[in-house]
Amino acid sequence: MSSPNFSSVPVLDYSQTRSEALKPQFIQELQHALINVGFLYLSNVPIETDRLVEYIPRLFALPQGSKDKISMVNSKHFLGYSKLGAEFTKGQTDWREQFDIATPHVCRAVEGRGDPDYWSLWGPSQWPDEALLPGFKPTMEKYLLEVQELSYEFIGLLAEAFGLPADTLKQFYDTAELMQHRGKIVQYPQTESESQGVGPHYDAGFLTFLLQASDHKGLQVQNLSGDWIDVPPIPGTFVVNIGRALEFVTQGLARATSHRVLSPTGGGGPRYSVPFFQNISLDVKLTEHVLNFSPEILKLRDARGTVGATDSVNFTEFDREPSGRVNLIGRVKSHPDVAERHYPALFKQVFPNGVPAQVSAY
Ligand SMILES: O=C(O)CCC(=O)C(=O)O
Ligand SMILES: [Fe+2]
Repeated sequence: MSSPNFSSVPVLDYSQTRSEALKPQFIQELQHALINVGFLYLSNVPIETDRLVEYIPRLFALPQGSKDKISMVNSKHFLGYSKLGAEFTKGQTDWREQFDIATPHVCRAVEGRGDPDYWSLWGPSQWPDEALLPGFKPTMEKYLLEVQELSYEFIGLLAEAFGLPADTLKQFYDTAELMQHRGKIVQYPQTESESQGVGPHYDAGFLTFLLQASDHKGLQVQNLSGDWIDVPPIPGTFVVNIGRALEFVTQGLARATSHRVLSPTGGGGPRYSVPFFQNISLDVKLTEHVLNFSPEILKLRDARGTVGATDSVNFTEFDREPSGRVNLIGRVKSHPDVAERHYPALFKQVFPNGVPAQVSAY
């Protein structure tokens, strides 16, 4: 194999997984991409995206009042609309506007029953008025459920790429009705000069499936020597990357890769994207699940070497708390206004001296 450093993100053909003859090649390429890059494009995924993409400019063009009506601050589940400039990464404003919309879910926590606070992290989404955007809700829900299916399928392929039975990672999820996965629809407005759409960060969970929904460069990943590499949109593909939790349980085999988005400049209008973040069970403690990898596989990780310093902010470790609690603390930090209203005790614990001037999205 060539040098493990990379100068572009590999493209894998998902249709190969449907052919006995071609699947081994896919698994081989997947193993390389997971260990050495931590990002890949997936082509030929049978999910229709055009209908959703057509809605996106219309969603952001809704009157400000109808967007504010479904503001995230209304939601204990951190779901809803965040206006431009509401988030910070590495002390700088992220110049993006977004809707957090998750797969359908009924909140598990019951008031007064002493349920863990982090059970309230998941619950129903907030939707714009149907009359203003007819058909948007069923289109987005269908999309999220299809990507959810893909994400479960993909986690089986990932296990196979590391020499484990395909169902090994099932232990990190609850039954289907207890699970919720989170999507976002994001707009990065055009700026005069190059600026931060979202600053350098790692994703937190297991897998991220990103639809680049307009024809703009801007997404970049950091390679092993710290250089920023473009991940331009390739029509008909998803971008897949690894979160910190999956990196942790795979003992560093699957790389969580530092990434960022630069705001679009020039005359091409805003950049749009739709990330899907695959969650794991709220109650799972990662340190209680030690996977057994063969020495041959671990050697591939060691050949890559440790990744040098990246520009990304550090992410909370998973060694003490259930995953839901780690996640909730992350959300409290990135959306303190939501936390102050819905989790006042935890808010005080995280911000004993009040909210700092600049909070961090990651
Ligand atoms: O918009 C994108 O292309 C990436 C966004 C991202 O990395 C994130 O929201 O975690
Ligand atoms: Fe990200």
